[in-house]
Amino acid sequence: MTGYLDDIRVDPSEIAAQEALYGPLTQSIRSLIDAAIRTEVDSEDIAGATAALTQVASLLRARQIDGSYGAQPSVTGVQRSWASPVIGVRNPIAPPLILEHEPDGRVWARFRLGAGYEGPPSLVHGGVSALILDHVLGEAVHASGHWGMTGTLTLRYRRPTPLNRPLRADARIDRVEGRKVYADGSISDERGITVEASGIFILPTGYAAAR
Ligand SMILES: CCCCCCCCCCCCCC(=O)SCCNC(=O)CCNC(=O)[C@H](O)C(C)(C)COP(=O)(O)OP(=O)(O)OC[C@H]1O[C@@H](n2cnc3c(N)ncnc32)[C@H](O)[C@@H]1OP(=O)(O)O
Repeated sequence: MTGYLDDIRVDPSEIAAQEALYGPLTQSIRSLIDAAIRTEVDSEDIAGATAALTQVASLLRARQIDGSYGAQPSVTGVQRSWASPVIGVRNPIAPPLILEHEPDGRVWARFRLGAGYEGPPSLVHGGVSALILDHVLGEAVHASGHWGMTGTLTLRYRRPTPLNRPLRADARIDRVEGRKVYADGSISDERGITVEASGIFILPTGYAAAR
């Protein structure tokens, strides 16, 4: 939870400028991950690419923050979870999901998962589905005005989830009981639900509710 309580207030126009700067970098690395998995170039080119990438990493490491990114707030208080492995603007591991919020509290996203998310051949890794559902259910909890850590996440894998096909994630909260918020959700492909999830998100002892 590093950074959650940091008081780093950044102006929205500065945030847009940062997004325009870091977004393409992240997208390039995302494409690189896919290329690294699928390339069949010869060993000389692999050695050349390795050397070039070592150089790029040291260029980026010339100046960096200590520790992890956290959830840095803007002046409006909007949190930037840019390092999130699900939605992160600065995380190439993130597919990324672009989340839509409905007025009734439902949260959903359309996305597609490629070679970097493979479990069984040509299918999505079950842990990746869990990661996505944990996040999307957590967003529904947050959108409802609550905040909590995932206490329990239960998944039912109904059908294999395909790679390289259009997918959709959905979540909503079911009920609130004291510090516990119950949420449900799913991942679907064109034929219907592939994974169902239900979660209990708990405001930890000693923490104030989000709003
Ligand atoms: C800043 C925001 C940024 C914006 C981003 C928004 C979207 C983010 C989306 C990100 C999404 C990703 C999110 C992540 O990745 S969160 C990371 C993964 N989760 C964790 O690491 C959680 C680790 N565990 C804990 O911190 C504590 O154990 C928690 C906080 C869960 C409870 O510790 P606490 O000491 O507070 O609890 P208590 O003992 O007083 O019990 C309280 C009540 O809860 C019941 N209970 C207890 N444990 C469990 C359990 N495991 N399942 C079900 N129920 C449980 C218990 O019976 C009792 O019920 P009752 O007797 O009252 O009925």
